[in-house]
Amino acid sequence: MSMLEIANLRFGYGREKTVLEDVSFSVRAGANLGIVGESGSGKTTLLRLLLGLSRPQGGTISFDGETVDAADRGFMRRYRRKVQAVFQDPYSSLDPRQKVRDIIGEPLASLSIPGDHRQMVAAALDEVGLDESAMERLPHQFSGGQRQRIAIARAIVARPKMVLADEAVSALDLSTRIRIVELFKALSESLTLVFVSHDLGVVAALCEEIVILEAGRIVEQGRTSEILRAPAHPYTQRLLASVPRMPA
Ligand SMILES: Nc1ncnc2c1ncn2[C@@H]1O[C@H](COP(=O)(O)OP(=O)(O)OP(=O)(O)O)[C@@H](O)[C@H]1O
Repeated sequence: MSMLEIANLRFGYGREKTVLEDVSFSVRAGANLGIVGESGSGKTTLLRLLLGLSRPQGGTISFDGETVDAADRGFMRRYRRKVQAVFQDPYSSLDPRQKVRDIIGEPLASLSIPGDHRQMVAAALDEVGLDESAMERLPHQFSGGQRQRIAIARAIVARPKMVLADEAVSALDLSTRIRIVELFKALSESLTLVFVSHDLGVVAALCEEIVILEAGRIVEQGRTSEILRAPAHPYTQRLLASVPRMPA
């Protein structure tokens, strides 16, 4: 069954500029779906719509059979509990004045989730490979990769059904990137992952299904293995040719 259904989505900034046109795809519960496209193809815009941060000008987004409606506060509250996000920049996405314990615990507090928050934060830290002692420290005391682990811990602490990641490894150096991709892979065993990136190599390593976005339109979608074996669209062929070496 599809967890997320996107049908005929249209969005533009102002009248002139259409950024997404007739975008349709679905994400099965438990799947990893990658959305790949070059800079400016509309990936971040699409993710903002999926998060309910902007409203589509046409088409629909539904999650577990309910329409995602940014104006419906009751729905958005329930939705935030089920869907969390990780963004690109591990430096600006964490409040520098807050201790890691409060950063990771924020969704628990703002969603009034019952239970022992400290224990839940400790469990999330453990899952992302950080020591419990990280709790009392500030973000600047961590490396870029560790900060992204903190951002991931914040995304999973409230046990969402789905995590949306926007270029979540793009700012990291190669070896750190590989380790964070491995972390996403391990976590995706127990949740649905939508992973947005310009990097087809990273997405191919992580996602069994891919949507290829060119200038706001889907040019190809399907199983990653099949698309890599026989890319049908010239844009996909170009993206594939630009991947230096595909991961095994
Ligand atoms: N707030 C905005 N106002 C006007 N145009 C915008 C705005 N945000 C994005 N755009 C335009 O919409 C198009 C899609 O941008 P978007 O950020 O969604 O693409 P992207 O694929 O995520 O690219 P990148 O990886 O470079 O962020 C671009 O042409 C961009 O210039």
